[in-house]
Amino acid sequence: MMNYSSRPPEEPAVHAQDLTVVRGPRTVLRGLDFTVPGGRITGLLGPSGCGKSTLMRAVVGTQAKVTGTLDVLGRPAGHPALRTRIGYVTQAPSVYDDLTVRQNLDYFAAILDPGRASADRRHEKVTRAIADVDLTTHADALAGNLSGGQRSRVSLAVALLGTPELLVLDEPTVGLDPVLRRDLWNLFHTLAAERGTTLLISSHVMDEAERCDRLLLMRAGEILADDTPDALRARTGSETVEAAFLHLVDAAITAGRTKETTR
Ligand SMILES: Nc1ncnc2c1ncn2[C@@H]1O[C@H](COP(=O)(O)OP(=O)(O)OP(=O)(O)O)[C@@H](O)[C@H]1O
Repeated sequence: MMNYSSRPPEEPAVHAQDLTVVRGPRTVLRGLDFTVPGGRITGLLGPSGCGKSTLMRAVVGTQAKVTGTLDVLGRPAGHPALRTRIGYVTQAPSVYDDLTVRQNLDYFAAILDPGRASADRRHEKVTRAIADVDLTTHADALAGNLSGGQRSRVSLAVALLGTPELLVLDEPTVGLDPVLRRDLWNLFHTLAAERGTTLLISSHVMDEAERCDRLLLMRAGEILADDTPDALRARTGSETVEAAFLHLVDAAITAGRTKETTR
């Protein structure tokens, strides 16, 4: 088994303390404390609008008005040295419709690793990334003729090109059929186990939570739980992570009401 990560495994890949983000007139993330362990899959789960994408944007350094501490791979989030070490796939696939799958990847590979001397290495990386996302049979198809799920896999392949240490994926399985979802989750586990990649993956599908090593459960800009799926189920006496999440939401609502009445 190969480990491409240069950090010691015990060091968290992401460490946040009192992380706060303001977007427009609203405080979207409120004083969050959490860690994302290195070389593992951490799921970021919570209802639509709770702040998952905002948290991911803060981690990859594209979010304005971030306060508190946010360290990523041992550097402050957004540090220029992190650019080549992080892969980020947004919800909207960023591919060129008038290029084939392979041409899209060739283009991004040439930006990452330019020059004639690295042509063979680029070809190898592109072929591997296309195979990783199971698009080998579509390598010569125009991206504009692919389905939504296939286009988002092209985006994922682009993110894999640089062998990132941290992969941040915003709802990567939306719109995929169950077989593809399973295959992608297998790929995520292989990346963590064999390449030492840290993955932070958002979803609002609770059954995907069961596939993660660790979970950050969010609601309304706050973190309700930062734990393993097993520990969450055990401490809430629930059979599923979904039931555990609902238990924690009810507890948070009750605590909020108690706070209001004792003011
Ligand atoms: N550009 C913006 N200006 C102001 N508020 C914003 C902006 N973008 C998002 N928001 C608000 O920030 C909050 C968090 O949004 P975010 O996209 O992070 O949520 P999310 O959990 O990723 O949602 P989804 O699962 O639907 O993608 C939402 O209430 C949203 O209305």
